[in-house]
Amino acid sequence: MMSRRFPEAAAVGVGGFVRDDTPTEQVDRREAVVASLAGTVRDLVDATIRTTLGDAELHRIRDDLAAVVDRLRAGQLPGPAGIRYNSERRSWNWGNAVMGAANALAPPLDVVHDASGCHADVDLGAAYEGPPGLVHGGVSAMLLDHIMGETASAMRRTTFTGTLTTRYRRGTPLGPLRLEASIVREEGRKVFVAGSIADADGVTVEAEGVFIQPAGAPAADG
Ligand SMILES: CCCCCCCCCCCC(=O)SCCNC(=O)CCNC(=O)[C@H](O)C(C)(C)COP(=O)(O)OP(=O)(O)OC[C@H]1O[C@@H](n2cnc3c(N)ncnc32)[C@H](O)[C@@H]1OP(=O)(O)O
Repeated sequence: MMSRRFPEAAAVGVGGFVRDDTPTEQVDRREAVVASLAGTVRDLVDATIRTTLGDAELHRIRDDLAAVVDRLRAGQLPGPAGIRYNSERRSWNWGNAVMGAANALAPPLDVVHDASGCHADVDLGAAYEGPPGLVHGGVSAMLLDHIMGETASAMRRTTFTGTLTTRYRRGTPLGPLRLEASIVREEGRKVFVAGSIADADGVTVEAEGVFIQPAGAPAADG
């Protein structure tokens, strides 16, 4: 298993905000390829959870997959993907835990910025289960953290989660869900955000968060 700390990555600036002058059209093309791969890996995760095949067949499949991992390992970044951006203001963070195009652990979330904040539709399958048939509470908090953080940052300033409070009003069923977030007020470097998760019958989780522009970070970069 690869180390979870990446000193060699820090040494070459990988894993942070990385200026990368790959042309947008090439980034888009590559993004489609990694998203397609991640989609298949996501299917693999679901298929693994729900398989009823016998032990011997699972051992064979494990060996096949280990060979695939070896092929992917033939060309790797020295650390996490970080956030990359080019001179055309195209940014991409393909490893992000919630919306990373290359990350099969990400649901993924397609966040839409609208006049009042952000919203996203997501369809959570077996990999996100906590209580039987219901979304794991930590997954709900993670999704809210992301959409609320993106709302606070409005894609033009850096904000970090300071405090996130969640109220689980009832179980959130696996399946199609709607996430929403909006800015409630701002005080200096603090941005107060409200968020929610809803199914077809209404809100299941509501959240309040304080997102903070770190000291020294520009208030807005346009
Ligand atoms: C492609 C692009 C995608 C871009 C879109 C990406 C969206 C990603 C969304 C995911 C967001 C995350 O998960 S972020 C990852 C999780 N969060 C973190 O790791 C944050 C770790 N904590 C920190 O780095 C720091 O503690 C900060 C930045 C939160 C605060 O540090 P600081 O800047 O030194 O703050 P400080 O001067 O002490 O305080 C400033 C003001 O904030 C208040 N304050 C300080 N800490 C907190 C706190 N935890 N909760 C509430 N309030 C706080 C203080 O009382 C003060 O209020 P007053 O006296 O001024 O009234």
